[in-house]
Amino acid sequence: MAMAVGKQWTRLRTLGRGGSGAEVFLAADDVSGQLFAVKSATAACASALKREEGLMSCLRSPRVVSCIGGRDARDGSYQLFLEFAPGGSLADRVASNGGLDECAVRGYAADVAAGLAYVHGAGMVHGDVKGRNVVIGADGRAKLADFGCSKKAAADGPIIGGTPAFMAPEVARGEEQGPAADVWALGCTVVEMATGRAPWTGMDGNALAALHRIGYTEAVPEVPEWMSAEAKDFLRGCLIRQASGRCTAEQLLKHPFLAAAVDGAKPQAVESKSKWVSPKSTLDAAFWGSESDTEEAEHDSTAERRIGALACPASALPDWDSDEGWIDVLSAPTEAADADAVPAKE
Ligand SMILES: Nc1ncnc2c1ncn2[C@@H]1O[C@H](COP(=O)(O)OP(=O)(O)OP(=O)(O)O)[C@@H](O)[C@H]1O
Repeated sequence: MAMAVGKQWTRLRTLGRGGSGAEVFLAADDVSGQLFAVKSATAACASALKREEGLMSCLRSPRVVSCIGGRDARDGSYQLFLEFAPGGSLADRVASNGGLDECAVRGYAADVAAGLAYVHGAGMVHGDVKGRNVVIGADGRAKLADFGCSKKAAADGPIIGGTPAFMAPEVARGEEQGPAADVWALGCTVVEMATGRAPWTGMDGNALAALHRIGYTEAVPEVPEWMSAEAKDFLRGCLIRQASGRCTAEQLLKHPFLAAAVDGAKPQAVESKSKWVSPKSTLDAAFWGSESDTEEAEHDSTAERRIGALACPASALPDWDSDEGWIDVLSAPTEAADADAVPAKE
């Protein structure tokens, strides 16, 4: 998608609000009428958004939301301009259906795996894969969004982030967060799509206990009984507790569960396409409504300490039953990304 955002544009409506405090809204360029999404953060959080822009601007893939640019706004906030995904988040899609059938799960999982294979091939880790951070494009296919927890895979220094219910064991222990952690989170996202809920929902809101379980026991997220043997085998490849034994995203693309979708048989994507209008201009945008016209397991103490540091204050514990309240944890920012984009394989 080659577009540039001009000086004058109009805010149309709110698309989402993230746990990081950023607001995402739909906007239209006043001259070209092109629609785009704006992720806006207050001056205090601007550096995190600029870092996200630096990392995203290296990426060019149909399976990753494109970054169009960014700028300081007059009110001191920072605004990141993104390709608009009219289908909203995968989490919303899952919530509105109370879970998806296996055919739909397969199609979206193939898109997310392709996005991850691309991102990992570009030397990066997404760091916060979950339904809320996957958006649906105009063609009904999924794209990775929200690179706020991303990092260069080879970056020095500890950077552990993400959403507790989707954390891999090594991340829950605060040890490392490489591409394999994204693959675990992909498995968790498949469980989320199939069940309509984040994994580990049986833990009754006790995030510390759940993080302990993820990090220090042999437990893996529960897989719905009704899923096919192929799907269960796919999930086994994602949810291997030992990071080094887990399948890579590239390997998963060849797994029979995804292979049919990768080869082009994507019934859900076709069906999805007919479910919404994909506005391309300000005129079409009337469809979306306008809200503003202005611009702009070992119970040892090390485990407890690590988990405590990851899980934040007890007062900030997430609502275990809903993805809504999950806290995002991000530590130690790394250096800005290279300016050169990594070519997409697709
Ligand atoms: N490009 C986009 N097109 C359409 N909707 C989007 C787009 N980007 C984000 N959204 C919507 O805004 C929501 C929040 O966006 P995003 O995840 O980037 O913010 P965040 O503050 O980093 O969130 P969190 O920290 O909770 O993961 C998404 O869940 C999605 O519903």
